[in-house]
Amino acid sequence: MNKAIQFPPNFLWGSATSAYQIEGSPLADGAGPSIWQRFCAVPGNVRDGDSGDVACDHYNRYKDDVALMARLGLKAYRFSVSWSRILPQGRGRINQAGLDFYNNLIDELLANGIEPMVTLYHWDLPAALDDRGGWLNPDIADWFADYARILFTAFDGRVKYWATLNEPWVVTDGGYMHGTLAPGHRSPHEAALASHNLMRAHGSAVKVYREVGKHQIGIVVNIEPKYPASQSQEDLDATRRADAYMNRQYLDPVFHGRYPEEMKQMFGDAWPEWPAADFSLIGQKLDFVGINYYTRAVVRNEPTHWPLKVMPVRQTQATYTETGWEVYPQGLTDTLVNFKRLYGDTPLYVMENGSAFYDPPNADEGRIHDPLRIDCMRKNMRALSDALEQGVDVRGYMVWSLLDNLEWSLGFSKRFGIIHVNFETQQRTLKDSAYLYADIVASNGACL
Ligand SMILES: OC[C@@H]1[C@@H](O)[C@H](O)[C@@H](O)c2nc(CNc3ccccc3)cn21
Repeated sequence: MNKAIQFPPNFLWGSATSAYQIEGSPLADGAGPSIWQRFCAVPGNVRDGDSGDVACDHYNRYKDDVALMARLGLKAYRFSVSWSRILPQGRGRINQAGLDFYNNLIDELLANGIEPMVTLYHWDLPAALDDRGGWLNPDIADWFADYARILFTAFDGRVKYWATLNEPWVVTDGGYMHGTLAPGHRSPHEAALASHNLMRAHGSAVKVYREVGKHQIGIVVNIEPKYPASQSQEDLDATRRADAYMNRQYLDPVFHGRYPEEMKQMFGDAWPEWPAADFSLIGQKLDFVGINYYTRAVVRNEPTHWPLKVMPVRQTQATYTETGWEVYPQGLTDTLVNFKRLYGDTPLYVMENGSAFYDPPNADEGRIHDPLRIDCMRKNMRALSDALEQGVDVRGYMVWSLLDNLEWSLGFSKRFGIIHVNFETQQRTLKDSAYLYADIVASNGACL
């Protein structure tokens, strides 16, 4: 019999989404195009030719969606702001209608007792800035800081939690290293430059927040713990390289003022020497760190795979999700405990955790049974509780995702929502996992 689970009082239970994945109407009311608008328009980039043109139509249905959050009893809602709704050209003229949308969303959340948690950047760079080099242009740190200042000024009285970036690793690895995500570049040199400019932009926004903000600001990183396929020195070294590239590359400069030494070893002349002043900017104190956890990786040495020279090893006795990720709840505990060991006691929020499984509507019952997602949720909750018991200061959990939505280049083919969306009719239907999550929130985990 599992021991009872007890989460701290005031633990912040919520859900997470992002602008381009749910809003639709990307050009409404004066908004400018983003790089995802462009990326989706190129045949072959996104499965089935899907795009964020309509998505969950949240731009028009946000009041109904907030009502669903209230029905689930959520305490918080993590969403991102579309930069090009606020600044259609990425800088310069402010589009008041864009600010109005998010003002209204924030007011609706607060009217329902739900804490807004705002991500400044969740991958949808204004296309006009990409035309000026985007994350490859060092000026973007100032462009981002100017954008951030507009939002802080407009919303900080009501928004208590701000995150600068969502997952700089994915932006870099997908957008600049492998070209699988917008803007679709494939260059290790560009990847290194984009990654560093992302972190400079993060620091520039934190600097502005310290001038004008009254609440809390942090960064959200995806952590995928790496485990060696064997205890051979080659595999142990490969594990360190993989961990440096995906995980420590972003937290080391924030907390230790330097990049992992493995980065220069792996990338060679594609990894420049960065100015020392940049690390003062990047390393400013944060009020929290958001952790996105989905899966782990077991890795072995693979000399032919430059620059990491790493190969993941599929686990035979494991459950895999529709996105090919191993269900490994112990990895969540390990991730949170390792953060404390490596970086100290900065408060943490699990800002994304969830799973994509095939869970079609059950026509005769009007219910949507998602037993695999429920099993995954239960196991991850226990893993989270284990980390708390080991003294990790975790203060909240946002399930990914509130709604089935656009899974980037996988289109609508992968469903992470605890609420099903019929993309033809826009009908929302609570999955069984939504009912479980409502119970978890209401009982602060005691129902598990
Ligand atoms: O894939 C599910 C979500 C995605 O919809 C979110 O927008 C994004 O923040 C997100 N990050 C991860 C974890 N990181 C990751 C790892 C490899 C490829 C892509 C994302 C999963 N997810």
